[in-house]
This record gives sequence, C-alpha cells and structure tokens, in this order.
Amino acid sequence: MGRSSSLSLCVCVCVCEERRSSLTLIMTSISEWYAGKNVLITGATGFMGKVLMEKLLRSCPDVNALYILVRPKAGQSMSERVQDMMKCKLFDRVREDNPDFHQKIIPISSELTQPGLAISPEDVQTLTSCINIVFHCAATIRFDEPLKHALQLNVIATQQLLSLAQQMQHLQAFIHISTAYANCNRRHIDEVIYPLPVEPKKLIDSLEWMDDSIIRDITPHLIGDRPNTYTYTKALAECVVQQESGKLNIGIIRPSIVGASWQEPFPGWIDNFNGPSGVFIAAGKGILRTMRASNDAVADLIPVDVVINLTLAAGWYTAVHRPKTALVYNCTTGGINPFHWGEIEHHVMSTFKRNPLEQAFRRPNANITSSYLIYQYWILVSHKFPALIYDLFLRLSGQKPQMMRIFNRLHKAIGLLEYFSSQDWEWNSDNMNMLMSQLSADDRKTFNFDVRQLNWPEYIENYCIGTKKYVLNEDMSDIPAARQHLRKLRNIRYTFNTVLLVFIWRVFIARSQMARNIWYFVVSLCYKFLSYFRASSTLTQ
Ligand SMILES: CCCCCCCC/C=C\CCCCCCCC(=O)SCCNC(=O)CCNC(=O)[C@H](O)C(C)(C)COP(=O)(O)OP(=O)(O)OC[C@H]1O[C@@H](n2cnc3c(N)ncnc32)[C@H](O)[C@@H]1OP(=O)(O)O
Ligand SMILES: NC(=O)C1=CN([C@@H]2O[C@H](COP(=O)(O)OP(=O)(O)OC[C@H]3O[C@@H](n4cnc5c(N)ncnc54)[C@H](OP(=O)(O)O)[C@@H]3O)[C@@H](O)[C@H]2O)C=CC1
Repeated sequence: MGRSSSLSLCVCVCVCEERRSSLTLIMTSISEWYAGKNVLITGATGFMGKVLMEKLLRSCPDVNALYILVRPKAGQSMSERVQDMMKCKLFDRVREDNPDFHQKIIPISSELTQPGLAISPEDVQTLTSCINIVFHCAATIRFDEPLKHALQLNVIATQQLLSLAQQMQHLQAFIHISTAYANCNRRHIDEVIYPLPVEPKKLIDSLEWMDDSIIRDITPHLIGDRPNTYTYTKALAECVVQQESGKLNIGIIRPSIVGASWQEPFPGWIDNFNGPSGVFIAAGKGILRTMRASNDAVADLIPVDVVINLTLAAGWYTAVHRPKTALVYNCTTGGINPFHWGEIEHHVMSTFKRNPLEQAFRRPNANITSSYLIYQYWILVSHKFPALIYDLFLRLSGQKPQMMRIFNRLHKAIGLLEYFSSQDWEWNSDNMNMLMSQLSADDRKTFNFDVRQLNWPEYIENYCIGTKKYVLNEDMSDIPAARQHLRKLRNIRYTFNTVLLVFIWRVFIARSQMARNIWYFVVSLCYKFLSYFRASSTLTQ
C-alpha cells in the first residue's frame, strides 16, 4: 500500500471515529450526558433554581457536582442557608433515593452585584477549571425595582458571568433564563433577540455616574412602552448575552408566568407569593375580592417543572449540537393549550370553597373585571369599606389597626400585575417543538415539557392546594375547622346585612310615606314573583 493511500485510510478512519463519537454523543440520553458533569447554577436559592437542582439530582443521579453561587442573607451565612435549603420538602424524593445528595452540592460565596461577582480567586480557579455547563437563573424579579439595581443584577451580573464563562476551559453550554415578557411591548413575539434603541454598554456607562434622582426621572423614558424595569432589564440582558457570547454555545429560555409544579417532584409545589400565587392566596383568604383582568385574555401560566425540563433539555441540546447562534426558546402555553383568566378565576374560587384556607378574612368570592369603573366600585365596597370597619373594630378592642395597610399593599401589587392579566400575547414556539422532536421517547417522558397534556382544572386545583400546603404551611387535616370558620363568617355577614337593613328602614323608609309606598310595592312584587314561580313549578311536576 502506498503512502498516500495509507494516509487517506488513516484520515478516513479518523473521520469515521469522529463521526461515530459525535453520533454517540448525539444519541446519548439527557441523563447520560449530564453524567460526570460539573454544573454551575446562579439563583439556586430561588424558586426555579431549587427545582432545577432537585430535578438534576433526581433524574441525572450521575451528575458530578452542582456548584451554586449563594450569598449570605437575612443574618444567615451562606452555609446555613444551603443547609436549610436542603432540608426543604422539595428534596424529599431525592433524599429518599440518595440520603447523601448534599455532597454533590458545592456552595460558592458570591454577591452578584459586586465587581467580579465577589467570587474569591481560589473559587474562580476551581470554576474555570471544572465547569461544563452554566445555568444563569439569578435575577431580581420585582417589578418596582429601581432601574440602577435591576440593571446591576439583571444586566451587569449577566455580563460578568459571561466573562467568567469565557475563561472556563471545559464549558460546553451557557443557558440564560430570560422571560417571555422581555419583549412585552410587542404583540407577536418570535424566538429571536430583538434589538433595543439603546446600546446596553452605553447605558451601563452613563447610569454609573448618574445621581439616583436623575435615574428615577429618566426611567420612564428609557423603559418606553414596557411596563416596568424588570422586563426592560431582562430585554437588555438578552442583548448582552448575544453581544458577549463570543465562542460560547448559548441557549436562552423565555418562560411566561411560572406557576406551581404540574407533576414533579409532586403536583402543586410552590414556595412564593410572586405573580398569580399571591393573587390566589389573597383571594382564598377572602381579602382580594376584585382585580382588573380580562376574562377572555389568555392566562399564559407555565408549570415550573415544565420550564425546568425544557431548560435541562436545552442544556443538553446546546452542548451536543452547538448551534452557531444563540437559540431562544419561548416557553409558553397560550399558543398550544390556551386557558383564560376567567376560567382561572372560576377554578380558583371553586377550589378554595372546597378546600378553604385557615382564618380567612371573608368568604372567598373574587371577581375579575376589565372595567375601570366597576373595579373602582368594588375596591371601595369590597376592600376599603370592610377594611375600615375591621380596623375600627381593632381600635375599639385596643389593638393596632392593620387591614387598611394590608389592602394598600395589595392594591399596589395587583396594580403592577394588571398589565399582564389584561391583554394577550402570541409567542412562536418552534424551537420548543424542534427540541421535543430531538428527544428520545424515554427522554420525552423523563423531561416532559409537552403542555398539550396539561389538564388545566386539575392543575389549578393542585396549584391552589399547593399554596395552602407549601406557602402557608397549612395542614389539610384542618380543613373542617376552616370550613367552620367560613360558616361563622357567613353568619356574621347575614347578621350584618340584617342590621344594615333594619337601620336603613328606620332612618330612611319609616320616615317618609313615599318611601314606604315604594318599599311595599317592591315587597309585593317580589311576593308575586315568588308565588308565580312556585305555582308554575307545581304545574310542571
Ligand atoms: C381569583 C384569581 C383570579 C386571577 C386573576 C389574575 C391574576 C394575575 C396574576 C398575575 C399576572 C402576571 C404575572 C407577571 C408575569 C411576569 C412573569 C415574569 O417574568 S417574573 C415573575 C413575576 N414577578 C413577580 O411576580 C414579582 C412581583 N412582586 C413585586 O414586584 C413586589 O413583591 C411587590 C411590588 C408586588 C410588593 O412589594 P413590597 O415591597 O410591598 O412587598 P415585598 O417585600 O415583595 O413582600 C412583603 C411581604 O408580602 C408578601 N407578598 C409579596 N407579594 C405578595 C402578594 N402578591 N400577595 C400577598 N403577599 C405578598 C411577601 O412574601 C412578604 O412577606 P414577608 O414580609 O417576607 O413575610
Ligand atoms: N417566576 C417567574 O414567574 C418567572 C421567572 N423568570 C426568570 O426566572 C429566573 C428565576 O426566577 P425565580 O426563581 O422565580 O426568582 P426568585 O426571586 O425566586 O430567585 C432569584 C434568585 O436570584 C438570586 N439573587 C438575587 N439577587 C442576588 C444577588 N445580588 N446575588 C446573588 N444572588 C442573587 C436569589 O438569591 P437570594 O435567595 O440570595 O435572594 C435567588 O436565588 C429569573 O431570571 C427570572 O427572571 C422568567 C419568567 C417568569
């Protein structure tokens, strides 16, 4: 055999080897791919970060280690926080499978708003030498965050994390969690990164020297037709990810309104008051009686386990297929399996009537309306008036009034949410469908993000019960007592209405002949109606 032919055979063997190994890589299941990998997670102490860790530990048990960036908070050190977190009920299934699961979690002290993310040089060394995949979940999700702080965390920290990622020698994918509402100033949202009128770097430079009061004044001009600093800075973060990605393999996940879990690790897991959860709880407690929302608008809720399954699958796909440009995944339900705010209201109310929350303020009975005038009327009659009476009662019984303060906070919160509950958006979800088609049958089951199978009434019921069990820590065995409390509230209401009627009678009706005549006329009309219906129902029997 000549030299050239042996060389071409060698090249051929090499190419075949390479093809085979890339084919094996493509054929590996998601959990096989995560085996032996070192994963870096930001925002691990948050709602989605915790579910992400849980799923990785449970469904990819051979993952090597989860490095999580954590800061000390509320008087707790970093390690105390992590220890507390691992005791959380969310990890029960993982604990059952592997009681030593905590050994795989390696906390790294970091404050994302500080230069260099405040990571020590030794930790930077560790991370740059071992991390294979990054999931960037940390963010401030408050709608009322001052622009400078939202920019610091949502944009500058993302920029710094990307520059750390550039130094990672074995990094295969960088997954950034954005929001489907980053471009909520558009009605139709494609899976692309939309340009912004302002260059993120220039904005960062200019805000650095500006006084807080000047920033406050120019914020409305900067955010333009977006409703808050959150959506604006999340859009800026996407641009930064695109601009600073360099040679990294990037995936961007855009979930809509993330709600309680659908199936995993158990139905209804939720641990915060954000978005709809706070509204559901306030309605279940009988505090919230009205909210501005459109009955017919699509409620684009997405269960947290669906988002996390898609995120892990996107991590695998990004690392294995290395798309040339960042792939954006709109992770929404509206276009695939739509459900509306009116239907949500119905199912939330029905669930809380059957499974009442403890110590409710009033019987749960909330109505949504898109009319500003009707909303203002109910705010006055069903929120402010009862709050005033209750505070008066508290004052008279020597206690501190508190109800009006609670209602003022509630009004602020629902005021910030109504932008999202009063209109519809249309998201393209081609990349989510493409990703689903790339999964093996087993992976499609283990990392299920097919929301066509979601049964909304059942999901909303589990969601409400989840808020009761996991957010409010109420016991299901106390439901009879909660029902008894609701009966007591009903009796108070009947008594109150009767007293009010007698009062109105004494003050207005009993004093004027004309009012008495009108009153007798109305009563006799009601009596005739009743007799007519009774007679006609007897005839039809
Ligand atoms: C019958 C029902 C019918 C339903 C009808 C429609 C429902 C529509 C619902 C929703 C639609 C759309 C949702 C958004 C879509 C976007 C999605 C995303 O991309 S991101 C995620 C979204 N982010 C947020 O949800 C952050 C929103 N929250 C905030 O911005 C702040 O929390 C704010 C301004 C609302 C309140 O700020 P403060 O400073 O007054 O209060 P603070 O510090 O946050 O909380 C104080 C206490 O109150 C509780 N709390 C917070 N929010 C609550 C709430 N909504 N209800 C009750 N308690 C709440 C907290 O747990 C905290 O408790 P302690 O003091 O620690 O014991
Ligand atoms: N929840 C939702 O409905 C949606 C969320 N998203 C996106 O998903 C991601 C996760 O959201 P979610 O889990 O709900 O948010 P959470 O508020 O529950 O979690 C935020 C996380 O970020 C961390 N963090 C915040 N500030 C800092 C800081 N200065 N230094 C270090 N860590 C910090 C928090 O840590 P700590 O515990 O120390 O405060 C926490 O772990 C976000 O990027 C959000 O934009 C997108 C769409 C909807």
